[in-house]
Amino acid sequence: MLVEPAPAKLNLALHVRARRADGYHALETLFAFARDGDVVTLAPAERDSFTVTGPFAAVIGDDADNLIVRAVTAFRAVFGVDGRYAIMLDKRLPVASGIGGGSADAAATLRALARHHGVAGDDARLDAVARALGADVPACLLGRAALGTGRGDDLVPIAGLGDCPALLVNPLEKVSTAAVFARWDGVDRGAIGDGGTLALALAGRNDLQPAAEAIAPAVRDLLEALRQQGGVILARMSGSGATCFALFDDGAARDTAAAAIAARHPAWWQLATSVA
Ligand SMILES: C[C@@](CO)(OP(=O)(O)O)[C@H](O)COP(=O)(O)OP(=O)(O)OC[C@H]1O[C@@H](n2ccc(N)nc2=O)[C@H](O)[C@@H]1O
Ligand SMILES: Nc1ncnc2c1ncn2[C@@H]1O[C@H](COP(=O)(O)OP(=O)(O)O)[C@@H](O)[C@H]1O
Repeated sequence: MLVEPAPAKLNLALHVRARRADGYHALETLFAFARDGDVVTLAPAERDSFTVTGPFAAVIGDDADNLIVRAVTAFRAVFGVDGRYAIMLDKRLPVASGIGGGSADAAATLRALARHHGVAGDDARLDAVARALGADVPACLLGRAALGTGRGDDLVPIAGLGDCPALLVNPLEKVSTAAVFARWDGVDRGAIGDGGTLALALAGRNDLQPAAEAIAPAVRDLLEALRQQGGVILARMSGSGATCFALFDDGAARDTAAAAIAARHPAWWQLATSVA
């Protein structure tokens, strides 16, 4: 049995540079990964099965559209294997929330299948499968801090944040990635540039925030609530939203912030974690 973590993805900065002819957008983004997230468990079996447990199981169901099932189908086709697998997903991350839960699950599935079938992690075919599943899947497959360009799937590893304490908060309003990109105002506000990861993040932006706020107005209150906390280094929305994150000086400041926000907004989802 293979147990594969599917950690939450964060966009420390997300600069949208241009609309492309293929319906996608040219991005520059700083990817980083939390210590926590979903968990995918895969075991060889007589026949395929897929079950979902965890707090957000009911939101996605276990149908064939799931990115995990699509990852298995694509892996079999590309690598010419005929295995059958019992797959379990512990769905802990909110769905359609800008922290790449589906992408992380697909990437974790590909990692587990690669391990099981002796495929090297840097096999170019694995990256090709990941790209075909979604723009964020290659970053989740790499699973470490990286600069993403193109659709976000051309990756260069960068220094990580070394377990920086972080709090992720989501108002539990689902936000469609395509809908947010469609509302982007078309203004190129400039590149990410060169420098250390944290300095670049601090100088950076999330260009999708105004579009996400138009769809999920709670994002504004949420960012405000995070920025008011003590010991905050950076507070920003991730991806197309609506999850926002804050990075903290230390774990105690993060835990104090988590308690304060939970008391004021008990309906919001939270994850107290750290960013690698
Ligand atoms: C915005 C980001 C930032 O990391 O994250 P999320 O908010 O999804 O977590 C990603 O670019 C999302 O990647 P992902 O969720 O894999 O996107 P896909 O399934 O490939 O595409 C969904 C839709 O998003 C839009 N899209 C996505 C990526 C991109 N570079 N340009 C786009 O315009 C397109 O409308 C596309 O049809
Ligand atoms: N394993 C999965 N987990 C979450 N969402 C999934 C999964 N498989 C397919 N989806 C679909 O992918 C969409 C995007 O979900 P998700 O990856 O959580 O969000 P985001 O792209 O905003 O980070 C959802 O609307 C959902 O229907």
